[in-house]
Amino acid sequence: MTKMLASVNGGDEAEIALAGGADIVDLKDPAAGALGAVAIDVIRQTMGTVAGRKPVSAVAGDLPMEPDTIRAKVEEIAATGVDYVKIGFFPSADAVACAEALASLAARTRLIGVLFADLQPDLGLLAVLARHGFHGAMLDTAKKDGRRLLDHLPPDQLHGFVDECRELGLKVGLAGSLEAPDIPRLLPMLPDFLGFRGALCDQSQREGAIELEAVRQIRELIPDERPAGTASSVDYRLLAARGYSPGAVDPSLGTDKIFVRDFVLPVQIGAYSFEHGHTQKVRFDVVADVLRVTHAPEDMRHVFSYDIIMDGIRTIVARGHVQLSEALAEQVAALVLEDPRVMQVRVRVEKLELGPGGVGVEIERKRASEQAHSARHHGIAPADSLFYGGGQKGSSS
Ligand SMILES: O=C[C@H](O)COP(=O)(O)O
Repeated sequence: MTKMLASVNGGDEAEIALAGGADIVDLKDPAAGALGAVAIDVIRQTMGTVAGRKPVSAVAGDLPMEPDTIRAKVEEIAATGVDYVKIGFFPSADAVACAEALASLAARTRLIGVLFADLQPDLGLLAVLARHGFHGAMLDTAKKDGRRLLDHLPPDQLHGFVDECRELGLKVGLAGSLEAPDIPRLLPMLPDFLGFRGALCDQSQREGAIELEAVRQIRELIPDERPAGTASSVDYRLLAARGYSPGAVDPSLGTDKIFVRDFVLPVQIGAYSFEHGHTQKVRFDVVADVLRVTHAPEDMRHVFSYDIIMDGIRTIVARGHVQLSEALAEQVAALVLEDPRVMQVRVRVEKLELGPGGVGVEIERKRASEQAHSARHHGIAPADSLFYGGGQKGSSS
């Protein structure tokens, strides 16, 4: 289950984070940079306040990449007894040496290496962190200028980061000015935690105070447990990630059409030899008939995010050359129909550089009737994902 990490500046904010449902209390001074460290006595005081109710992490600060400097700071923080120490790895020729210098500490304190999506992170460092016993790694953003994690790296690269951490046995977190609409886009990648500060503050001003209602709203978008008595075969992470609220769906609510129109991407596609080795502009039009879950949609829990459709198309396209427009359309349709609330989908794939106008294919695919009945009346359906999380990953033809 993906956990919610809330960055706080001390004990008072830690109480707000706990009251709002945060899973990890992360000590950080937002006024001192992306990984601003709080004072040691603030760590100790906050540990006393939290009193073991939830794990506490603390960041080491925006330190120069000097092995001795970093080791001394991490040792000082580790001595407070925090559960995790987060260390920023800024681009540097000495990054590997810094990881090596922390190896002996990693044996007794859970270390999280933080890479920065907006600083061209060297993902080769992940294997080094794993080799030296780090507990986990995360992607954050160094510049808190309002641009979000997904503004710096596309979904398929974030998915690749999560997958690589998993393969290396590292716990993995994602952060970086994340906002509510980012959550259903990131949850399907199955990170171990998502980190927040700005979204927990009034007007998303990360240097302001965190607010209980803002913490609660983020919490409600990250399922922290399966509803009691529900079938364990349903992965509510994925359902919730797509705005699906477990429990019976009122079939009288009917469906809405969620669409992505004129979505043009450079795509490696085509059966002719002249179409290989380069991309061509392809336009995607998708219309999904989605079961409504409420008369009054209020937040991301109640909607099927069109971002999911665009992220999925980007992920499919990023996997490499596709021979046929028909195959590409089928993959997109299968991805959209993964969501149990989608009853049918129409997908149009159009090459824009081959003909006088466009050439391509339009398909319409429906959910199997028994599944459709179940989703309409019982709101539960297998959520094996071809593209995210469980199940076999989809493959482009
Ligand atoms: O680790 C979590 C970070 O503190 C997130 O902070 P942010 O949401 O302001 O980027």
